Amino acid sequence: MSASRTVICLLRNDLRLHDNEVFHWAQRNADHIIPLYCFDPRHYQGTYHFNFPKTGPFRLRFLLDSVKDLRATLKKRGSTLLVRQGKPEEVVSELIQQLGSVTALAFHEEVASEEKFVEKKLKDVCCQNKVKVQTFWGSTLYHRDDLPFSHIRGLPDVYTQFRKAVEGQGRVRPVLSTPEQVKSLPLGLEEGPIPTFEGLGQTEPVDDCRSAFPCRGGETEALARLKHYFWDTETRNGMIGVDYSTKFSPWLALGCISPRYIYEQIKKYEVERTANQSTYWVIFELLWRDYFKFVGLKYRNRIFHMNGLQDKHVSWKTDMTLFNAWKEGRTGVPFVDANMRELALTGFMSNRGRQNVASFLTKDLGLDWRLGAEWFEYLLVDHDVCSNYGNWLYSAGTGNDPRENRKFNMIKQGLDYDNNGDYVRQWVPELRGIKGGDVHTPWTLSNSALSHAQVSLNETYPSPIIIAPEWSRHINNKSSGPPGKGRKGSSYTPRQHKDRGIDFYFSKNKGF
Ligand SMILES: Cc1cc2nc3c(=O)[nH]c(=O)nc-3n(C[C@H](O)[C@H](O)[C@H](O)COP(=O)(O)OP(=O)(O)OC[C@H]3O[C@@H](n4cnc5c(N)ncnc54)[C@H](O)[C@@H]3O)c2cc1C
Ligand SMILES: Nc1ncnc2c1ncn2[C@@H]1O[C@H](COP(=O)(O)OP(=O)(O)OP(=O)(O)O)[C@@H](O)[C@H]1O
Repeated sequence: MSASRTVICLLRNDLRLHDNEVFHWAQRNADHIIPLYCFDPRHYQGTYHFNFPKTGPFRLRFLLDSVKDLRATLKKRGSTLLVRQGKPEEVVSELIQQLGSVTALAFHEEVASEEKFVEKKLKDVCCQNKVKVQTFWGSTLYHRDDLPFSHIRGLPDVYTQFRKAVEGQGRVRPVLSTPEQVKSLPLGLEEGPIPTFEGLGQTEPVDDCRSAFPCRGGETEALARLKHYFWDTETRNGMIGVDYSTKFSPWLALGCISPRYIYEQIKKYEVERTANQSTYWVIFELLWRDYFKFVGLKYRNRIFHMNGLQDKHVSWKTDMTLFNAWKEGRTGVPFVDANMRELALTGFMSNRGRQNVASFLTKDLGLDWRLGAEWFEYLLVDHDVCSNYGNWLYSAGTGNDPRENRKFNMIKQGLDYDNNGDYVRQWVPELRGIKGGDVHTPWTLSNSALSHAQVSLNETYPSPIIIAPEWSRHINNKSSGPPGKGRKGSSYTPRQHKDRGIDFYFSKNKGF
């Protein structure tokens, strides 16, 4: 009789059972499966340049939930999730020693150099112990091997070209089946405790009832959110509340939900209900996510470099007084401050907000974009290395933006997307007494209006640290246009592509 085959399935940013090729492969090639998750101490140190905590409390809570949920799911299917605190390469090495015989290690590949470094170490350990290494690509909608370019070097530097190429010539692979029962663990393994906040040197965050992302981590919650968003709800507009956008990003970042599964559900919705621009919209956005991952594959560490993909030399500042005002939401520009406070208090910020605060940091304050990227890396519940750095590069004008010097006008943006000022008042309570859109420009109000609103500039709320010249166009004419529309339903317009900073609109209208 041949010896039993044991496969370690190392889970990383793929904390799900559905559409997971690691499990799918192991089910076919093992007698025993060891699902393993490692809390890698390197993830709880400082960010690279500015030493902010690398994983903040919101993402940690989401991760702990996701790990607990995967363990519970696996238990229902005859297995469990081994959890260890330690470097994956060391944990895997210990497991191999402990078990005496492991046939293979399977995991999903990542993109960035820190993760690649771990992969290299894992391969070394397996090579020394004659353990096979089986890797997969599984984080994107379109598989890396199905891209219509002969080499990743051929990836276009403009999103629209990428999108058209994959939509025209690519294919989305079908979702892999979910195992009813997962092959059992070998005997004698401790499943290991799931660490606590304290054990990882952190404090559990306090819930904020204003949060636009009050959701918990894990595959179960992700699938429930998808069902709710597609099948049970009509999307609302604006920047307040949970349903103005899908909110899939935190689950996608940890792999609790598969983009192919989302795609499959969209196609089902289109058949059973209706196909419209809103359903396409979600695919369009998922393709941005794909794009930034492939940009990461193409440009490797250049996505982290100050001069970006274009090696563009900009004399970025690192003035910490300006940066601190930005990060703490006390720049005196209410739309920026509201967004930055939302991020600090909830770990989430809308895409609209992210584009604006990034533009403000880089274009208005002239600060090093990596300050912003690392601050986001710390706080975002949905931090995804390629999406975060790719979007920051884009905002800083050193990435994949085909337009030169795109700069957002904070006042116009505030009035377009928070016309009545409700969003600002929600997050900047000092300004609650100011009615309507005036809340975007408190410094332009008369002393009597300010005193009536109980606002004292520089005492209860700061004067703006900067006033960009182009803002004046919108200060005396506060009704700059209709408020931004939601993305579901018939209110969709091409303008929304522009709103998202997406070159689709320009490609159609401005000749890019
Ligand atoms: C400076 C900056 C930093 C960002 N950092 C991150 C990050 O770390 N992680 C992250 O997932 N997204 C990031 N984004 C993209 C975007 O803001 C979020 O994906 C989106 O706000 C998440 O909300 P949602 O899931 O409701 O998105 P929806 O609008 O409902 O979109 C559906 C999905 O498409 C993907 N998506 C949408 N827009 C983008 C985009 N511009 N780039 C990449 N993917 C996109 C996301 O996976 C998202 O969940 C960043 C954007 C900016 C401008
Ligand atoms: N998963 C990740 N998350 C965040 N940053 C990452 C990740 N993987 C790699 N990096 C970043 O990649 C960079 C390492 O690349 P590289 O060695 O080319 O830069 P460097 O030479 O160290 O840069 P510098 O000259 O600015 O110090 C670092 O900025 C590191 O933080």
